[in-house]
Amino acid sequence: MGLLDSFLTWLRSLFFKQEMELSLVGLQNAGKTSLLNAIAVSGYSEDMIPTVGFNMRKVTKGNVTIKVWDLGGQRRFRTMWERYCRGVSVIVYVVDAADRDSVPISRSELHDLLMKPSLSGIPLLVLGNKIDKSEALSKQALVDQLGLDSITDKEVCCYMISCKDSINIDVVIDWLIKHSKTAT
Ligand SMILES: Nc1nc2c(ncn2[C@@H]2O[C@H](COP(=O)(O)OP(=O)(O)OP(=O)(O)O)[C@@H](O)[C@H]2O)c(=O)[nH]1
Ligand SMILES: [Mg+2]
Repeated sequence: MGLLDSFLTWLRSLFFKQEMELSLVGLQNAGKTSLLNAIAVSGYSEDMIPTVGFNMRKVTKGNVTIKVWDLGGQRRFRTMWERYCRGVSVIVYVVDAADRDSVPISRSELHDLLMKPSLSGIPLLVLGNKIDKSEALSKQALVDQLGLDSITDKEVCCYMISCKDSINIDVVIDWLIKHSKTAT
């Protein structure tokens, strides 16, 4: 891209809407739909219905429109994950950091997904959710147990969040906005 092109892209980004598409993946009960609610309406509910298949929702933050694919985490839906992750700007992988027994399964599902050639190079945001619970793992423990250091073919970032207490949701939104692209 020439200097003029870069300059025009930058100028466009100042005035025009940005857009992005992302997929929320992770095991059942991790808090994916809760995260979507926290981002979209700053809402939280204990009474969640497990996602059957997937939901799609568009969320606007500032001048960025985010199309979110919220995927079901139960085993029977996991084979769909790859299809809905292809071509997205970022993949958001949600983990219940307080459910220590589920972390090894979460790790193997994450690495199975990332092995797919169609997803190489897509930035990954890993979120350790439910840090309002005392039994939640620390960030370092989660990074280690998920084997995130072994992922070297893409940008990887990890934050610890609570959808319930709205901890670090703003940091997640900032990260997402930084990874949006200008609509053409
Ligand atoms: N304590 C606590 N509970 C949470 C938090 N986030 C979500 N939950 C609860 O976890 C349960 C599952 O949340 P969901 O958002 O439905 O999880 P999901 O990942 O969408 O699950 P599937 O759709 O089945 O894949 C619900 O009872 C939520 O209220 C959190 O930050 N803290
Ligand atoms: Mg759900």
